[in-house]
Amino acid sequence: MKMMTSNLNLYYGEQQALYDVSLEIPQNCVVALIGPSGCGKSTFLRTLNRMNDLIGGVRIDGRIELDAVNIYAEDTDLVTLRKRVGMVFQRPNPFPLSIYENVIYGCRVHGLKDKKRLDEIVERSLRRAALWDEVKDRLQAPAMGMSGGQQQRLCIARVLAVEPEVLLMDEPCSALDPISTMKIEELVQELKQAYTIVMVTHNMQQAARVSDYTAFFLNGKLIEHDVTDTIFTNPQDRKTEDYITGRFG
Ligand SMILES: Nc1ncnc2c1ncn2[C@@H]1O[C@H](COP(=O)(O)OP(=O)(O)OP(=O)(O)O)[C@@H](O)[C@H]1O
Repeated sequence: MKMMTSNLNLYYGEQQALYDVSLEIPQNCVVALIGPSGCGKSTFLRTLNRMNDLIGGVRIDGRIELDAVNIYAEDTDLVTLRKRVGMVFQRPNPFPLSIYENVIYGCRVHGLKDKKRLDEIVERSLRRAALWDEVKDRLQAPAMGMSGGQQQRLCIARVLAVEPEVLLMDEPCSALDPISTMKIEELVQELKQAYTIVMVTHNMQQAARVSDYTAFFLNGKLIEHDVTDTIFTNPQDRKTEDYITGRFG
C-alpha cells in the first residue's frame, strides 16, 4: 500500500479549506494530524476516502494516490475505495442491531451469506479490535447496550471486518473516558502491524504516544510533517513549536 497526496486544494463553495497539501502516508505506520480547531484536519482526513463527496459544493484539485492510482479519477469505484480505506468517527456510531450484526454489516452489504464464514469474520474482527473476550458470550445482545469504549472498539471491528488497508480515525477517543482511551491507544499500536492508520487528534500527548509521524496543520496549510519525535523535540517551524508548547490553539 502506498498513499500520498500532492498539491491538494479543497474548497467548500467559495471558501478554501486546504492549500497545496502534499503528504506521504507510510505503510504500517500511524500518522497523527494535529493543529488548532478549524485548521482542516478532518477535511484532509475525509479526502483520503472521498467522504467529502457527501458534502454539497465541495471541490478539490491536486492528486491523491493509492498505489499510484488517482482516487479522484472518474472511474473510481467508491464502494471499493471505502472498503480499502475505512473510517472510524469521533462518536461511536453502532447500528441499532446486535453486536454480531454490527460487525458483519459491511460483509452483508458486499453480499456475503455463508454463516460459517460470517462467524469466523465476527470472531477474527472482534479479536483484532480487542473486544472478543468481553462480548463473546453475548454476540446477539444489542450493541447499544455496550459502554462507549466498547462501542468504539465495535466500530473498529466493523471496519476491520471488510479487510481495509488504511484506517482513518477522526478523534476516536474524544468521547471516551481515560481507561477506554488507553485501550484504543493500545489497540492502535497493535493494529499498525497490519494496517496503516491516519488519526486526527486534539491531544498532543496522544499524538506523541501513538504516532510514528506527525503532520501539523494551520489555516488549511500543512506547516510541517516529520517523525513524531522530531516534531515534538526539534520542530523546524516556529509555528509548530508555538503550537506544541501550548502558546496557541
Ligand atoms: N461541511 C462544511 N461546509 C463548509 N465548510 C466546512 C465544512 N466542514 C468544515 N468546513 C470549514 O473548513 C475549515 C476546516 O474545518 P475542519 O473541520 O476540517 O477543521 P478541523 O481542524 O478538523 O477542526 P476541529 O479540530 O475543530 O474538528 C473550517 O473553516 C470549517 O469551517
